[in-house]
Order: sequence, then structure tokens, then C-alpha cells
Amino acid sequence: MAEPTLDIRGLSKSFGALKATDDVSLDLRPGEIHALIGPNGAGKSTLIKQISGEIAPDAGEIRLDGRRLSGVDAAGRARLGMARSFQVSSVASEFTVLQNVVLAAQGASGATFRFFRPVMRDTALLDPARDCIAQAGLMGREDVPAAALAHGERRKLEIAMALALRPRLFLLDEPMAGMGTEGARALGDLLDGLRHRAPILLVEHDMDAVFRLSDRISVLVYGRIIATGTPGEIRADPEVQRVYLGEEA
Ligand SMILES: Nc1ncnc2c1ncn2[C@@H]1O[C@H](COP(=O)(O)OP(=O)(O)OP(=O)(O)O)[C@@H](O)[C@H]1O
Repeated sequence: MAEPTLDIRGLSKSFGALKATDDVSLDLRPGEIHALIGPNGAGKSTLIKQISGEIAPDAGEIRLDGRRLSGVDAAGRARLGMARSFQVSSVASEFTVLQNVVLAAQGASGATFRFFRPVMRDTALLDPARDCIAQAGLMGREDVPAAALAHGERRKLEIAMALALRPRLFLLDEPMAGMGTEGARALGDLLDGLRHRAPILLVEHDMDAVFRLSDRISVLVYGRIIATGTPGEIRADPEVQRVYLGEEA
């Protein structure tokens, strides 16, 4: 079996008496979409924040490509290729699609400050940025200000910006939120293709998308993983049925 890209062992985080994540272990393998599902308050966001470096775990270990990440902050993890998307604040509304992607690429390179106009003439930055825009399905929209994009296009811009990080993996937190049926399906198709660029750890409440796209699903309940398996295994798991999926699946 291929070495996991991301390997999480025994991750725990408490807020006072509340164990938000409790001895969580999971891995993300090359080429896969691994979904993390669970009821509201199960600890999904807390887990993602520990992986991205926004919250320090109380215990446990995270490895990216075999390298221990303790002591590496969120910016350092992003530079190592951990692309966390759908943090809307990272998009600059007044800048165009192309400018946003170039800025993301420049930030990821860890380059010190450079003046913006020369950056926008630098083909070494522009060509890969245009590639990322095409892969995210935004070809022809390069010069549109982010503020003028439709909701679904903005999601695509966030994907293009994540691609500009030359990611080793994607951490996607509820990408389908607010998309509508058609939009969610189109975004799902995009994610389906992206997994071959870098594996995806997907937190998502849209169960249709989760069961359609995922290679594996882990179910988190009260901070603990109660099951990990293929969509078929998860659907058939009696405990998952009892505590979470119920009539939904
Ligand atoms: N900074 C914090 N301080 C105190 N408690 C917190 C903090 N962050 C999260 N929690 C609590 O930890 C638990 C897990 O929250 P978390 O947001 O990780 O769940 P979630 O599975 O992402 O939920 P949702 O599906 O609603 O987004 C919840 O009970 C929440 O209230």
C-alpha cells in the first residue's frame, strides 16, 4: 500500500472538560478522497484546525509525507503543501481572478515582498497561475474581479488559489455549503478530478456528495472515530446507522 500523504495518530484536544477530539487516528493516501462526517459538534472543525496548525493538539502526532509537523505553524504547513480552502477571507474581492491566484502562488513560495506591478508581468508566475485557473474551470474569467464572480465561480477561484500552492493535499471544509444541487454536482465533478493532483480530506454535510465522491469515509461522533471504511461499508455499519446516518443514507 502507498505511504500515506497525511498520517494522524492519537490526536486529542479538550476545551475544559469537553473532549472535542479524543484519540483520533486516520490517514490520507495518494489519489483518494477521504471524507470526515459526523453530527454537529462532533469535532470535525477542531480536527481540521489541528491539522492545519491553527489549534495545537493536547496529544498526538501529525505527519505530512512522513515528516512530523509538531512545531510547524499554519503558514509553514501551507508552505509544505497543505492547502486549506474555503476560507473566504483569503480572496481579495477587489483583485481579479488572475491577480488573486498569482498572489496565492507568491505567498506560497515564501518570497519576500515584491512590487505588485512587476509580479503581474512575471511569466514565471503568470503561466502556472493560468494553468491553475484552467484546471479549476475558470478559463476566460482571468480578468474578472473576484467581487463580480458568481458563488460557484468563487469556489472555483478558491480551488485555483489552493492549486497555486502546489499542494500535497487539500483540506476542504464544507465546500458544497450554499451551492444548490446543480452547483454541488459541478463542484463534485471538479473535486473528483482534483484528487489525482493531491488527495483530499473532505469535511462535508452533503451526504450525496460524500457517498458519491469518497474512496473512504470516517465517522466522528463526540470527538471519536467510530468507523472508517468504503461508502458501502459505512452505509452498512450498524453503529453508524444508529448514531448518525439513520434515515439519511
Ligand atoms: N474554541 C473553543 N472553545 C470551546 N469549545 C469549543 C471551541 N471550538 C469548538 N468547541 C466545542 O468543541 C466541540 C466540537 O466542535 P467542532 O466545531 O469541532 O464540531 P464540528 O463537528 O465541526 O461541528 P459542525 O458540523 O457543526 O461544524 C463542540 O462542542 C464545540 O462547541
